[in-house]
Amino acid sequence: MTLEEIRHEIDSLDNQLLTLLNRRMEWVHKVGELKRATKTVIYRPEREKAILDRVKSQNKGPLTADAIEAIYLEIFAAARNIELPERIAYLGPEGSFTHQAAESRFGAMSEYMTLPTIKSVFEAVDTGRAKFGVIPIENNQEGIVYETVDLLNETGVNIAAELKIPVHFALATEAENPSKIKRIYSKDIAFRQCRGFLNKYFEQTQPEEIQVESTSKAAKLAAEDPESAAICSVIAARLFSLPVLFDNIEDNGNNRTRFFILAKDFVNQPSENDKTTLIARLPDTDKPGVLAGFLQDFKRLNINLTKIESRPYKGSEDFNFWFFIELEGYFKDENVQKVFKKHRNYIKWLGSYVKNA
Ligand SMILES: C=C(O[C@@H]1C=C(C(=O)O)C=C[C@H]1O)C(=O)O
Repeated sequence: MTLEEIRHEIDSLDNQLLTLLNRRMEWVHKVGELKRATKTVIYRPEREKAILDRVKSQNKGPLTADAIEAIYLEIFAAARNIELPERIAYLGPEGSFTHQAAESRFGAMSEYMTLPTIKSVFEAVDTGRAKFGVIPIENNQEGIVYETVDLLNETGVNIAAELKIPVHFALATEAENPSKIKRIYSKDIAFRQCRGFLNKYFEQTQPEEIQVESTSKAAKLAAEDPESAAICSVIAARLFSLPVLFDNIEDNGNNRTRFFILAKDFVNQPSENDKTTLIARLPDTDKPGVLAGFLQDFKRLNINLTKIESRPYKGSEDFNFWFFIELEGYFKDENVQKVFKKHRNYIKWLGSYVKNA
């Protein structure tokens, strides 16, 4: 076959794809009308997850599962934007891992708002300036983000979905080799997580380590200073056209961060595989057995608790705590309802959402 002929085949397939995509959008539009009539939310993470799982299992290649996921996430984002344009706020700056997380879920089509603090993302969602907010909740090497937990307690927003993304760091620099690097910019946590690499490559030269607020800022600074380097994400390096000298320099290759997608008044439909997040403000936690008794109720009803974190009441004189709790199940499951009913005055439900691996 000639190049011309092959390209003709591709063009003809593109025409078919376009027709099919538009036909898909027409059906999506009908779903949108139904949702408007019943005043229900547009974004259905559990439905999108089910579609992804189904098409991946149907796939016979050569497209990889990751490629299919990337393509479908863009299709979903385009579909939702037809139903209703939506704005997504995320913890910036541009090129941050949260930005990466937001784009991985909402695609390149959506309108984004870059905000400087976790609190400002909560506020944007709470006041309706953004439909969704993306913020980190925990890192599997560093633990929970307390600021997020505290704001979930204080603010009236829900958790619509969770997602987890791998966190890889790169050493990006204009310098030709490590010996020319006199300064390294990064965030405290990134320095900590790349200590083994730094010891190995910079034992002799001992460059100065300069802490900045974000790894994107580090990339920006390193792009302006050829005797320096940044520890940052590949995305941030790309954003500032900074060459990557070494990739995946973190000591632990299993480094992952979990994010929440926040929304106002958001209730998911149940899926087969849900998690529920709540806050428990138990009374009299200074008395013996109060917390143990509460936890016992979950055990008795065969509910698997996956997380419990205690947080102090701000401004309180005593050492009393409230709890951030996660469990397996949907909030309307019979057993979960029993616990919710029994402790209704002490529990604040934050969301039930499809569990993501
Ligand atoms: C079309 C729907 O709405 C949205 C778009 C989806 C899609 O493009 O398939 C899936 C789930 C929702 O986020 C739906 O709920 O079915």
